[in-house]
Amino acid sequence: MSNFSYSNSNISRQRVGNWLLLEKLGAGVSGAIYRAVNVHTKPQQFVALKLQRKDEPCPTNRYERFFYPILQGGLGMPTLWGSGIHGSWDYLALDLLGSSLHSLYWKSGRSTMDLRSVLCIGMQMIARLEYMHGRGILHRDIQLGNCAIGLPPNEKTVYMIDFGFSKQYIDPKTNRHIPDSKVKRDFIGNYWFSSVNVHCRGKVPSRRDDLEALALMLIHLLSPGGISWTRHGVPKNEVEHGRLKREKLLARPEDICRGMPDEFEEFLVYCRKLKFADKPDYGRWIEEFRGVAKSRGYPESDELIWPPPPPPPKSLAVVPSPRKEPAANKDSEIEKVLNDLGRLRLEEAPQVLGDRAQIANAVQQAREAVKKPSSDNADKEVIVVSSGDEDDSTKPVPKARRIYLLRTKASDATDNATLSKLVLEFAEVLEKTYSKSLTVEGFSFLDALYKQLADPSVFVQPIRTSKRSGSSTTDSQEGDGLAKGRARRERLATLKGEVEKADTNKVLAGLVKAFGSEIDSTKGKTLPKPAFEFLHALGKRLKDLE
Ligand SMILES: Nc1ncnc2c1ncn2[C@@H]1O[C@H](COP(=O)(O)OP(=O)(O)OP(=O)(O)O)[C@@H](O)[C@H]1O
Repeated sequence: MSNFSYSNSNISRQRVGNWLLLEKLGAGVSGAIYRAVNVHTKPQQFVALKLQRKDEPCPTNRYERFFYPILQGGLGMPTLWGSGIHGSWDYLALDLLGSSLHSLYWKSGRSTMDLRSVLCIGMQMIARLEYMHGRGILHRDIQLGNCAIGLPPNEKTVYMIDFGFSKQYIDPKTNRHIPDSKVKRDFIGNYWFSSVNVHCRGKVPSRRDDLEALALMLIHLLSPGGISWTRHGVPKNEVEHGRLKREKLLARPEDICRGMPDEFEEFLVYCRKLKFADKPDYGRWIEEFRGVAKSRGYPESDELIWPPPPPPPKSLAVVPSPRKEPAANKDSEIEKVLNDLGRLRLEEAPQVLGDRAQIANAVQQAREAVKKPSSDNADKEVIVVSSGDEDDSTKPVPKARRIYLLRTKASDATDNATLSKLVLEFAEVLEKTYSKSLTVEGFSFLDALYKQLADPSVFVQPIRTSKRSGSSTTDSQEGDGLAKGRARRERLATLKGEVEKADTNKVLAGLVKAFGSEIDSTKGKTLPKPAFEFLHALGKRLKDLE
C-alpha cells in the first residue's frame, strides 16, 4: 500500500484499512477521494475514502480527524465511518455524497445558477455555518467545491465538506473567543470567496468571514459569467494575486449585486459590518432568503431540487372567474362604469392619465363593444397581472385575490369608516404573508385609496408611475444598504406621525401617496415594520375622521 501515489489514478482495487478502493471521485491539493466499499459488511457499505500521505507537509486529514467527531450528528455534516493510518496513508471514511456545487454549476452549462437553487443553497449553508459555529468551529474555506449534495434519499440536502482549514474560535481552555490581532497574517482560504478582511487585509478569520465568503459565493452563482475577479482564472503569480485582491477590495456591493434581489447586497453589507467577535444573526438571513423565495412564487422550503424545475409563471396569476351575473345585470354594470367614465371631469383633473381624446375614444369604443353580442367573452377568466407570489391555487383565497377585492371595495366605498376597515384588512393580509412585499395589486389598492381620499371623480396617475414627492431621497443618493434601510424606516415613521395629526381626507391622500412612493423606491417593494405602523395609524385616523 505504501508505494502508491494519489496522483496515480491506477490504485483502485487496493485496500486501505477495511476499505477496498473503487474509482476516484476527486482530488485536492494534498489528497484524493475514492469511492470505496467496506470489505466486511453486508449489505455492502460504500463510502468516500479521503486519502493523504501521512508525511504530507500540510496534513489536513489529521486536522479533519479532529473536527469531524465534534460535528457528528448535524444535518448536512457527513458521518465519519472510520479513520486511521494504513501504511503510509492517512485516511478518512466518510458518507458518500453526490456532486459538489462546483460540478453542478459547471455541468449545468449556464453562466448563472437559477435563483431558487441559489436561495436554497443560501438557506442551507447559513444553517450549516450556524451549526458549525455553534460547536465552536470556523470553516475558513467556503467554496463551491466544499459544498456537495447528498445521494438519495438525501439528495435535497447540501452538505458541508472539507474541514482541512477549519479552526476552533472558542479557546477550549478559556472558553473564550480567540483574540483579534493587529498583526497581518498569512492568508488562509480560497482566492474567490475569502472575505475582504481575511484575504485583502490579512485579518484573523472569525464567524463573520465564513458568512461573507458564503455571501460572495451566492453572488458569484447569480452573476453572469461569475463574480468579476473570478473571470481571469486562478492567479499564477503574486502580481496577478495582487490585482485580484485589489479588485475584490474595491468592488462595491451595489455593483456586484446589480440585478439581484436586494437581499444579496444587504447580506454582504451585513457580514462586512459585523465586528470581529460578533455572533451573526443566522436565523434572520435564512428568513430573508425564504422571503425572497416566497415573493417569487417558489416553495418556502430550503430543499435543493436538482435539476431545477421550471420557474413559476412570473407575471400572470389567474384569478378565479367572478360569479356570473345574469346578462342584463352585467350589461347594466358595464354601462354604469362607462357612464361614470363619460362623466369624468377630465378638463379639471390635475394628473390626467394619457391623452383626453384617447380616453373619450376608448369610452366610445367600449360602449359599442358592449352593444355587440358578447357570448365569446362571457365565460373568460379574469386575469390579474401580479408579481407572481400569489398564484398558489391550493390556498382558498390567495393574497392577490384578497387585495384585488379590497381594491374594488375601496373604489366603491362612500365613507371613512369603510375605508378604515379596508386599510386595516389590507395591513392584515400583508402582515400574514412571508414576503411582506407590495405587489402590483397592493399598489393598485393604494391608488384606489388615494383616489377616494383626494377626489373620487378624477383619474389619477398611479403611484408607481408618478414622480416621487420632493422630500424623499432616492436609494442611490444614500449610502450603503443598511443606511438606506434606516433612512427609509425613519421616513416611514415621520409619515406615520403626520397621519396621526392629519385633519382632512386631502392631507391623508397626500400621505398615502408619499407612502406608496416610498415603498416603490425600494427594489424589493418590501414593507418594513414602520410601514405597517403607518397603515394601522391610517386605519385609526380614518375612523376618527368618520
Ligand atoms: N464525501 C464525499 N463524497 C463524494 N465526493 C466527495 C466527498 N468528499 C469530497 N468529494 C469530492 O472530492 C473533491 C475534493 O474533496 P475535498 O475538498 O474534501 O478534498 P481536498 O483534498 O481537501 O480538496 P482541496 O485541496 O481542493 O480542498 C470534492 O470537491 C468532491 O468533488
